[in-house]
Parts: sequence; structure tokens; C-alpha cells
Amino acid sequence: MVHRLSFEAVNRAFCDIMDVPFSGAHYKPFGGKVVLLGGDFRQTLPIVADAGREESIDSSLTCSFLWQHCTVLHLTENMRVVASRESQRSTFGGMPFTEWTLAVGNGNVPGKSFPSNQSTDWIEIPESLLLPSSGNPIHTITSTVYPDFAQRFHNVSYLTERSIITPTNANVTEINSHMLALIPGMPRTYFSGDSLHTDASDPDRLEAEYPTEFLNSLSFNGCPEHQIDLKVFAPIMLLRNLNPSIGLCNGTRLMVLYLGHYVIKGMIMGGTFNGKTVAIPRIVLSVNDYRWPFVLKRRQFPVRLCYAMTINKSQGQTLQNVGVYLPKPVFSHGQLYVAVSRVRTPDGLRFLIMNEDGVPSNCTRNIVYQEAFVDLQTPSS
Ligand SMILES: Nc1ncnc2c1ncn2[C@@H]1O[C@H](COP(=O)(O)OP(=O)(O)OP(=O)(O)O)[C@@H](O)[C@H]1O
Repeated sequence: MVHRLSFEAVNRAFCDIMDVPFSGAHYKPFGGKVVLLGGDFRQTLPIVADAGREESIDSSLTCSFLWQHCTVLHLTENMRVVASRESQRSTFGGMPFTEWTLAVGNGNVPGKSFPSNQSTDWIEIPESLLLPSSGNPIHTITSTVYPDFAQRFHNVSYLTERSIITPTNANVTEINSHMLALIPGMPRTYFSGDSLHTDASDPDRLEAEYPTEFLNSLSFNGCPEHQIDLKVFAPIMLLRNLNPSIGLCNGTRLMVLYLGHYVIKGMIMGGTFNGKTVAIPRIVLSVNDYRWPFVLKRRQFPVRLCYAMTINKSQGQTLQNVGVYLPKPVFSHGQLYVAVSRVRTPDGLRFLIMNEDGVPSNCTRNIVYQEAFVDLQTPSS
């Protein structure tokens, strides 16, 4: 979800554009233009660094002055899951799959209290969705989601329909490295060119304080790593909108076809541009993080391997086979709902959950800030 300040910035731009003398447009929301917004408040709220519950809620559109001008319309049918009869057959916590996913999103799955922390937002995942608990967890989850990988690693439809999702980038990296090593051949490595930019009066001091090696070690959400290892046939995800008119959007998945010095060629996996071959150049990405007194400029291919991806990054994807890997529970509103709602049928959804002692478990945390839904009722709904 977009931060409310972004909506407010667009609102101001519209007011400016539409402003002509005596029109009053300047005082109307979006300059008097009708704007259609789509979203699901059960999904994750805007990401605000180090934010607590209040800051997360405050960042959502419902806390903007614009919200009073919005009319809420509800979609009533789950088009993603409804196509499958499978989802109607079995029950999950006594409910059909579609209802169970909504109950997870609404925070209505009965909680399980633990004497140690008295937290009530822990829920049991139905037995039929759990993976067997023996052996190495990375091996268990990868071999379940990617069966017969050695024979099928270059099959584009096989890769298109599956992914492992997990809350943190550290686990994503671990799984991606594991999978890349299973493809024959040596990887091609791309290093970024990193530099810092600052308005400070003494940039030389900052450059001495933050040498290139330090800049190389920095990782940011939504920014490619300093070192990217790739092989032909590996699935990658684009991290920037390069050219939406040909399908190159933030979140587009591609299978690598060619690893050149100046471009990476790939085949788009899924969506309107499925099967289209495209070239991706290196670009300069700017990262402004409040922890550092400079803007990092990183010249790199804006891609990341995507055998596994974070739950947040998986928003918008529809997949046939999803492995939800939870070595630690989710940490923010809506993440568990996003995880359970990526599939068309419950057959394609499997969980591997570890408790704090690293022992497989059937309980996990479901974080739902009920305040996020308070303003969503309309008189007619
Ligand atoms: N009108 C429709 N008819 C048939 N299937 C549909 C329709 N709309 C959506 N779908 C199916 O539901 C899936 C999810 O649709 P879409 O990605 O547009 O929803 P969304 O609300 O953006 O999803 P997300 O939960 O990722 O935010 C699509 O992959 C598509 O298969």
C-alpha cells in the first residue's frame, strides 16, 4: 500500500494543474477529478522504518484528510480462488478455504494463547497445509516447491507457477543461493559501482568516513545487492519500473536467457507480457536511508533472484505452488494474509513453521491491526 503522504502529494499536484481562476478547483480533492483507488486493507500497510503500530496505521490512506472524500465500494467475489472446486471440498478450521483466508486477513481465526507471552495472535495452521517436519528445513521447503528441479530447472512454465515466500530478506537470500547452486555451471557475478552523494559542506570527510567497501556492504529493501550471482535459466525479479508499456515493472518476474556485460536478456514469466523477451540494462539507483548522512548511488542491474521472495514482495503475484517458510513468525500487519492468499487452490499452499527453539511447529503469529478496517464501512455496506 502506498503511504498516505504520496496520495496527498498527488492531490496537491492535481489541485495545481486544475486550478483556474474562480473554478474553486484548488479546494476540491484531486482538483475535482474523480480518482479510483484499489486496495485491500488486510494486506500489508505502508512500510515505515522502525514504525510501531500507531505509525503504521497513521501512514495509511484512512488517516489522511482525503479519506473523508472517499466512497468505499466492496468487491464481493474472490476471483483468484473461486475458479477451483478443490477449495470448496476441504475445510480449514471448519471453513472453506476462501473463508479461512478472509478470517486470517480479518484476524478472526480463533487465537491460541501461550502462557509464556500471553499473546493471543498466534493461530494454528491446518494440518493439511503443513509440511513434514523432519530433516533440513531448507531442503524440505525447496524440494516440495521445486520437485524434480534437476530435470526441470530450465522449464519456464514450471518456474512461472511457483515460489517460496518468507518474511525476511536474509532467508530469501539463503534459499536463492541454495537453489542457484543446483543449476549446473558457474554463475556470472555482477558487482555494482557505489558512490555517495551529499549536500554536506565537507564531502571529503564523509567519503573518508564511509569508504567504497562500506557502501558495497549496504543492503536496502527494493535495491539490488552490490554482488549479484546469476545463471542462465534462473528466475529473477525486476526491482524498478523500467518500461511498463513492455511489461518491465517493479515485481515483474523473468527467466534469464543471456548474461551479457551490458545487458541481461530475459523472458517475462506470467501476466500480460508472458513469454516476451526483453533486455535489462544497468541503471543508477538512489537510496536515501535515514540512518546514513548521504544518498547512496548504486549502478547495478535492478534485479534479484526469485526462487524465493519476501512476503511483502509477493503482493500482486498469483501462483500455483507456494511454500511459506516461517523460521521466524511474520512481523507486521497483513503478512500472513498475503502469504495465504497467493494461491488459486489450497493444494498449492504449504507451510514450514519453526518455533523459537528451531523445532517445527503448527502455530504461527498472525498480526492484524483491527484499526486498519475501522473506516471501511459505508452506510450501504
Ligand atoms: N474478472 C476476472 N475474471 C476471472 N479471473 C479473474 C478476474 N479478476 C481477477 N481474476 C483472477 O484473480 C487473480 C488475482 O487478480 P488480481 O491480481 O487482479 O487481484 P489483486 O486484488 O490485485 O490481487 P492481490 O491480492 O495480489 O492484491 C488473477 O490472477 C486472475 O486470475
